[in-house]
Amino acid sequence: MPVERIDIAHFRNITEASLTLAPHLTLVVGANGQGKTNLLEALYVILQGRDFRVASERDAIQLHESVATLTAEGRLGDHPVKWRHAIQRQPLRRLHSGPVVPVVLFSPEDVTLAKGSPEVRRRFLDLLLAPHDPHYARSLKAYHRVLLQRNRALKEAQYHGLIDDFTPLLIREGTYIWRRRSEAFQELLALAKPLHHELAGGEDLTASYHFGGAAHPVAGEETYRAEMQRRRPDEIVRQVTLVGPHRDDLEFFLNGQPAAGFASQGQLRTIALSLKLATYDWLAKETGMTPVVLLDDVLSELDSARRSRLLELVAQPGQQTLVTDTEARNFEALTPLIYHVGNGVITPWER
Ligand SMILES: Nc1ncnc2c1ncn2[C@@H]1O[C@H](COP(=O)(O)OP(=O)(O)OP(=O)(O)O)[C@@H](O)[C@H]1O
Repeated sequence: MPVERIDIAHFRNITEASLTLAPHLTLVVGANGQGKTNLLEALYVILQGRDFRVASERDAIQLHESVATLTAEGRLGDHPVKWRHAIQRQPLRRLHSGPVVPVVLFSPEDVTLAKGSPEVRRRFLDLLLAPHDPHYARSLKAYHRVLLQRNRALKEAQYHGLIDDFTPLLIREGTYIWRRRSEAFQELLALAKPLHHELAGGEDLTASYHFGGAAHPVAGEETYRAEMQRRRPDEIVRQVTLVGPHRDDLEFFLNGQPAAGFASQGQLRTIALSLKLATYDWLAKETGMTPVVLLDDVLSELDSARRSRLLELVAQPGQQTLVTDTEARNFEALTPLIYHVGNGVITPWER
């Protein structure tokens, strides 16, 4: 079991908390807006070394405070482990130590995966890949830095001479990002398809990966470069880089029909659930570790077939899971360890 204990100080609305986590299932109950997701986020940050929720890490520091700290202790295999994560407001700094442990998070926002903005889908893949592939994390950072510089050069005529100086580096990093994303996505899809078939009563889930801004299929560096050259005149007019992974997108189809256009909320939720379940298997294989599962308020949104699929996953031996819910009844029988969150204060729940 990875995490045995977590200590939180000035993270979001949690001023101070020290809690023991169960080896299997820990339940966190509380009304809306009390800090359940904040606790789950703290655990995510400890295990992944980064946040899934914030535009700026500063947002996670408690209002009027200058530093947020998270520490945790636990065990990976036979080895005791410690984590520490600190975020400082001014100047913004983040310090992290401790091993990266795979996490699968199920949250109500997952419904936006198949229909929301393309950024949501790119982020889904980035959050899957970056924590476990340092090369990917570095490429992503380098890519966005070069992209910013190239876009600046496109905006100001006096720097137009520099545009093509940035292109080779952009293509090099971009190729790695695209390769990893598209391979991982094909593997995920192969895992998600049968899950979706089962959960959705035989419906067929397919998907395509679109290379950002390309009119022709991109198969590697050569075709990527050719697409960039083709859009080059447009870039001068539009003053922005038009081709590359910063514009990648995924498109989902149910029985051949584009899901974004016609799928119901329930169908969109099933696509997301199948993908997230697939992520669990993919991460387990990729990292050789059992992912920690975080279920944020999702049970009430699922019907009984989908709910039991999720509970099956949670019931696996050695599976550490943290669940949030507005009431205890869904999980009460499954765990002796229940916390209550009220206005950021976490206390043992009185049965
Ligand atoms: N940096 C911060 N400092 C202080 N409070 C914050 C900070 N960020 C968020 N909050 C507060 O945290 C609360 C939201 O907590 P959280 O998202 O964990 O709710 P929740 O219990 O999961 O609710 P729901 O069931 O509605 O999802 C809000 O009251 C918000 O104002």
